[in-house]
Amino acid sequence: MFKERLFHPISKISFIILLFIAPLFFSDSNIQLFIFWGINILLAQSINLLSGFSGQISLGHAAFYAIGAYTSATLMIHFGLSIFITIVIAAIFNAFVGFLLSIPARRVKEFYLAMMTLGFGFIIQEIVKEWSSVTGGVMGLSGIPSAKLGTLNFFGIQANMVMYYWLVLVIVIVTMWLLKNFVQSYMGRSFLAVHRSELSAESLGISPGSAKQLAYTLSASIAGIAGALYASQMAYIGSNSFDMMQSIGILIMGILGGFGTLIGPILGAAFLTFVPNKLQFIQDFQLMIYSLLLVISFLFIPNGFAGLLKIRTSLEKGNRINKSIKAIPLKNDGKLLNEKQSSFLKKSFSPILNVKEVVKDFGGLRALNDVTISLSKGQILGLIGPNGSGKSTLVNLISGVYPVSKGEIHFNGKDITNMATHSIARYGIIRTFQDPHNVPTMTVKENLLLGTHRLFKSSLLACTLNANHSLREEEQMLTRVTEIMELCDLTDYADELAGNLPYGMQRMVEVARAILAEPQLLLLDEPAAGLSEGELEELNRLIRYVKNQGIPVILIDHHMDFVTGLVDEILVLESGGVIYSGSVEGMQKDHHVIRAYLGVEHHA
Ligand SMILES: Nc1ncnc2c1ncn2[C@@H]1O[C@H](COP(=O)(O)OP(=O)(O)OP(=O)(O)O)[C@@H](O)[C@H]1O
Repeated sequence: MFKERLFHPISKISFIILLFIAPLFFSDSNIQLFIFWGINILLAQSINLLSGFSGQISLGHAAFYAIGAYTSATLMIHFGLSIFITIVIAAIFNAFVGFLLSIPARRVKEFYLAMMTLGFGFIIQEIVKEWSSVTGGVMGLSGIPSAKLGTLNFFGIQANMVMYYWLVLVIVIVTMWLLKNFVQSYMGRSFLAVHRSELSAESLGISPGSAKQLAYTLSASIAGIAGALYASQMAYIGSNSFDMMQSIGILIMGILGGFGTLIGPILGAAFLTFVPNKLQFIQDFQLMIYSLLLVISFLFIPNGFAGLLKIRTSLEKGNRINKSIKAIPLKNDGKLLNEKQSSFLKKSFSPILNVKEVVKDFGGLRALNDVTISLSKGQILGLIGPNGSGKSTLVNLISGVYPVSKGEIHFNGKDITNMATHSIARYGIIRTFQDPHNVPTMTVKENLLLGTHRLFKSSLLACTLNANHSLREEEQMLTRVTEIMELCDLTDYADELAGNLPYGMQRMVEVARAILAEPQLLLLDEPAAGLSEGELEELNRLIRYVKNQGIPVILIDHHMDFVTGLVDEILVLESGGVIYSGSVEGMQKDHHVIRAYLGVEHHA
């Protein structure tokens, strides 16, 4: 109740008005403190987008801060440019540097990424020290136009501290608004999906490399703006302002506040701005206290202040859409299948998938040997066989998770052999996994929206500015999500975190998510494993629904009654080779199959 009141639009507007009028009653030192809070919010949001949302560690984030500061300062000092222009240039230039860094960064992970970003931080610091003709070297750069000294102009008017505070406040509010729009769009959701499981994200058509590149670019740009504001606030910058300690401080603001939320970094920034200011001794033991803070927050508040206060950032625009564009009629009626999909289904029933003499070796082990299959539209192919016979390997080859050792795979007339998983998913081959691969920290509704990722067309600009057509697109997808939640009896769990659901329901969410991706071929890897009788019936209904839409399915399962009741044809593997291919009736009489598989316990 309290939280609802706190986040009510009227409370938010009142708070913003208060922030605008507050400096009129503050002393200069307090105004300065609030300016630093604003700058720190930008820094904390910058690392939050990169590490909290997209999961990319950054140990040298102060480097982006430095580049923004020096870019703006040199442009102001040497070219006399207005701060309004230098902020924009710093943001664009930093975005470019972030993009360049993302090229090697997209290839490395975890420890190596941490080392790379650390190295980047040190390189920039060295450049700042050595390139004295531009940066002033160890002496630093002074004489930066500043409101503090009365040397800063806003459109010809001498800016005072209050005016500078207002500038920072407006930038923070606009950045927060843009960030909120972004994280609640399909692009923002893709960041979190890549963070939690790259494989799962890829299977829905999300390119982890592109998501990381975008995260670096946007994050660097925000840090660049913070740097530009800092340079002008201080009137002087030196290499020590952007050292390792600063990078750690930025990281702490994000972690302590709560990564992956938008409110958390604001709280983290407040903590690191106001507390050291009140407790001067902190300055003397900064490194020790920062390290202690990191340990405490990892041990006792892993989700930061936001987690403590149970604050979560929604990753969809449901509320906003209901309010703002309800009256606008949809072009599409929101049905699960769109026109493109329907016309695809009307085409002739020639094979859509051709797997030709495929071989897969894992070192000395041949997991698949000369497997050939073809599948037509509207057909369900059952894939069965003993444990370790190669069923999942075949699905992994078709979906691009593993490269083939020999052979070819064609889909819809295109050679997709050894293509990247996300490219294959974009062609419409969507899969589920043996263990559900939902994003546990996203709600059911958000996970299902993730399924529609490959259908979104809105640009980055449209998403961040909440353009009308982008809101309409989101609404269209939400309508589909609502429809499938009803179909799968998930409506009551729409706002539950997927990770909190019972296992069977998590499976249903994953299958529903795959269907929402409007597959042209659906690969289901043991979807019935661990389901109760009731859930099995529901899954059966869902797969029949898919079949009725004409979508071809490859279904792996050990639950024989379930499989034989659904499939048109069946393929039996043993030790990587096909031992039977044909009708269910034929298989039940086939001695080889009886001996190799049906004779043994086959229920999951
Ligand atoms: N990444 C891998 N590296 C090495 N060997 C692998 C790998 N993936 C699968 N294998 C091996 O390939 C063979 C086929 O495995 P696969 O998982 O495809 O069997 P399966 O029929 O799906 O079994 P199950 O029914 O238990 O899921 C097994 O011997 C397995 O150990």
